[in-house]
Amino acid sequence: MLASTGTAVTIQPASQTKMANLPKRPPVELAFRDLMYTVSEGRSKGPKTILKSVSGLIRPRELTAIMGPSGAGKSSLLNILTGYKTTGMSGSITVNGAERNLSHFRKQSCYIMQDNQLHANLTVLEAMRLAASLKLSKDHPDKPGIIRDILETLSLLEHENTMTSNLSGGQKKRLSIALELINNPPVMFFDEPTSGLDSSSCYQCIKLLKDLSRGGRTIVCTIHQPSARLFEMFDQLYTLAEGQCIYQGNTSQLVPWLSSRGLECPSYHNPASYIIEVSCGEYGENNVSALVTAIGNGQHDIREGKPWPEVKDNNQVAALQNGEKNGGQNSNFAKTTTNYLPKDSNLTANLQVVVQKDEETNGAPNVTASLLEPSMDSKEAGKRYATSEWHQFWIILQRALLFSRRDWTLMYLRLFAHILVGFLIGALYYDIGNEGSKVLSNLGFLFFNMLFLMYTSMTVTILSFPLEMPVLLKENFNRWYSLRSYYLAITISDIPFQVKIFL
Ligand SMILES: Nc1ncnc2c1ncn2[C@@H]1O[C@H](COP(=O)(O)OP(=O)(O)OP(=O)(O)O)[C@@H](O)[C@H]1O
Repeated sequence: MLASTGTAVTIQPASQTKMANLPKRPPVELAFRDLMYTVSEGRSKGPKTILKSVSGLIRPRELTAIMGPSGAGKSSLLNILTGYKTTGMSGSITVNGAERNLSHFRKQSCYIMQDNQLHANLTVLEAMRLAASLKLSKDHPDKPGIIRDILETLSLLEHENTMTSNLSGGQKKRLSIALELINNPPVMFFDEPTSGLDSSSCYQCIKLLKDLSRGGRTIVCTIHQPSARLFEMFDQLYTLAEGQCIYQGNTSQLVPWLSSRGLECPSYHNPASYIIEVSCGEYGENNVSALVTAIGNGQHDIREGKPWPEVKDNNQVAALQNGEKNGGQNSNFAKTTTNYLPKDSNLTANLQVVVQKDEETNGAPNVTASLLEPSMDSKEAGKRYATSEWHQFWIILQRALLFSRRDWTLMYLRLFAHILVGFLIGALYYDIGNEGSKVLSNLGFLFFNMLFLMYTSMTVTILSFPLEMPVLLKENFNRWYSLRSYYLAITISDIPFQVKIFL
């Protein structure tokens, strides 16, 4: 639950009895304003604008869905919000009112991609232990407690000894979430979390995300077209059409809001399907532009019908936060972040929608608390990773050696190739060593040997790297370890085999 002591707020586990061991984090409010995203399609076609000056606000303690028809720009928006894409974009992104510091933000957030990027050769428990070794500081007192809590909460405890490759789709998704939950990031992004799941697993997955949001986290996910049952589980809906925002507000207010714009959602029709149909122009070509104008391209939220607060620079935020620490009620900052000045006062009237503020979400969490706990401020906030690179290297090396032990296919192939080529070379260059007339053959022999050894030692990397690439990208992006540690560990993990071959 979101606990507030004075003005300081920390993220607590969703239930006091569950995940009580997780590190505590303050909540995060994410706002973006006038976001443009442009990609180049070659010299002949010129640039293509994918996101057209969209704005929005994503609050903590809410489960936010980014919806829209295919090609509307959902993944692009998510990639920009996570920091996965940084080139070709303009506009501002703020975290708790201050300009986003991408390095800090990436430590506070995690991005769970559509395909569950998991190592197949590990059991659930091993995967969790490895994640805990990399994502929590080396001297963390209760790693086993954290792992047990998370596995229990996500109903994975009974599968702790199952290989990840044998898990069902829903279990894989839960494991992906469990791995990222270890350091309790206050912001979690999901790209199509329900893709490939049956309706029951979809429900469980969204229910889990909702529970996580109730723990104070900011949960954002893209979703194609949820069923009506899933749709109403989301707190906040952000809808894109042709790279622009056509709706931002509570899911429960979507139908009345559309109705106020002359778009009547038929009875017994899924509102999620209806807004997609509207986005695709099925009820008139001009609806999209009318909705974009009405919602200010995301500058308004139909709950408040007001524009977002001004962006503050980091010094202002620090000064206000110091005020809070010094016993002040941090009233200025709190006021500026919650009392939005109405720019278009007619908007609320035009909506003709009764804005029903959810009791739960209305408990306006104080987002002015320091981005990291005081204990982490100086020491850990500056650090890129939770552990030292030497420690990361050691853990990845152990993991790579474990993979080699478990998957002998490549090793057997290499062994077989070495023996076969050894016989061939032996037959070809037999007894050439002591003959002065066969200098060229000796040279050829040495050259061929070198070539073969170099090529075979590279083969493992060439064959296995593309398979590992998606997992590496995810783990590196979510700040588990540095590329340097990974590369060094993978290179060194091959040395025992090379030594064996030489012997
Ligand atoms: N690097 C790129 N180069 C050219 N076009 C791109 C690039 N990235 C995205 N696009 C285009 O931008 C548009 C939005 O893409 P995006 O993947 O964000 O859509 P989406 O809403 O997530 O779609 P879907 O639901 O089908 O995944 C698409 O038309 C896509 O082709």
